[in-house]
Amino acid sequence: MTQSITPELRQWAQQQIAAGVSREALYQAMLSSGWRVEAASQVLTQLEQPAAHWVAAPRTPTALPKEGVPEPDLSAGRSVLEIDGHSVKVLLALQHPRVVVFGGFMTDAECDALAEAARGRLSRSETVATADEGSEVNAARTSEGMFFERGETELCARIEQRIARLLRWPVTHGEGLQVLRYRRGAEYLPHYDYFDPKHASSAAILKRGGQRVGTLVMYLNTPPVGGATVFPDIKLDVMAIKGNAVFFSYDRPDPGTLTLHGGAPVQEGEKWVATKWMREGAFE
Ligand SMILES: O=C(O)CCC(=O)C(=O)O
Ligand SMILES: [Fe+2]
Repeated sequence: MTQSITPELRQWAQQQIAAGVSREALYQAMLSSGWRVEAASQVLTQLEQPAAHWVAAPRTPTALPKEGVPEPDLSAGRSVLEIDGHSVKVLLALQHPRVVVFGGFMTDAECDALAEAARGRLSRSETVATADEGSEVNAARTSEGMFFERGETELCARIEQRIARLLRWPVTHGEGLQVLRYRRGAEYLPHYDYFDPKHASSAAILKRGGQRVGTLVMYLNTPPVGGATVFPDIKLDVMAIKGNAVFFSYDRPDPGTLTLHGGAPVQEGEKWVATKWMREGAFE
C-alpha cells in the first residue's frame, strides 16, 4: 500500500481533529486501516506545521550517519536543530565520549502526557541478569519502570520520529521507549547500556537488532534536588531538566568508550525519565 500524504488525506485528518477526534484515536484508526506507524505519525505531525513544511509523500527513510552510530548533524557549529517543527537546542557537545545535551527536545505537555501514560504500568525495574538467562530485580536500580511498544501511541510514535530525525538513526533500529520513575532516594548506579558479550544472556538478546550503539535519556520533569545523569569516567553531571535530553553513543561494547553512566540519587521529589536505546540493526 502506498501511503502518500495527499492534500485530501491531510484535509480529512484536519476535519477529524476539528470535529473533536483525538490525535490518539485518529492514529489508532489509521494503524487499524493498514497505515504504517511512521507514515501515520508523519501525517499527524505535519498537521501542526506551516503548510510550507508539508511534504507530498513520506520522506525517504532516515539516512544513517557515516560513523555507524547515531549522530546528530552538528556541522557548521549549529546550535539549534529544526526537527519536525521543534527547535532543539544544542547545549553541550563532547567528542569523546560522544555526549550531546539537548535543550527543549520535548514540550512540557509531551513530558506530562508521556509520564501519565506510563504511570499505571510502572513496576520495580529489572536489569539483565549476570549469571543466567532473563532479567532480575537488581539493588543497583531502585527506580520503577515500564516499556512502551514502539509506535504504541501517537505520542510515542511522534517522539520516536523526532529522535530518528535528530540522531539520524531509523525508527526501526530503536527499542520501544522506556519510562522510569525514581522516588526520593532512588538511583541507578553507574553502568554501561551495551550488552556485555561475556554475559550468558547477551547472545539471545543480541539476536534481535544486535548491540545497542546509542542512548537518549529524556527528562520528563525537573527533580527539585538531585537526580543528575552522571558520567564518572569523565566527571560530567548532566542536570535533569524537564524537556531536555542527553545523548551518548558507543561504537563497541567496551569500557574504553567511556560511557559509564548512572542516575544520581534523587534527594527531593521524584525524577521521571524516558530512555530510547538504539541498536545497530533493525529491532523487529
Ligand atoms: O536516569 C538517568 O539519568 C539514567 C538512566 C539510564 O542510565 C538508563 O535508562 O539506562
Ligand atoms: Fe543507562
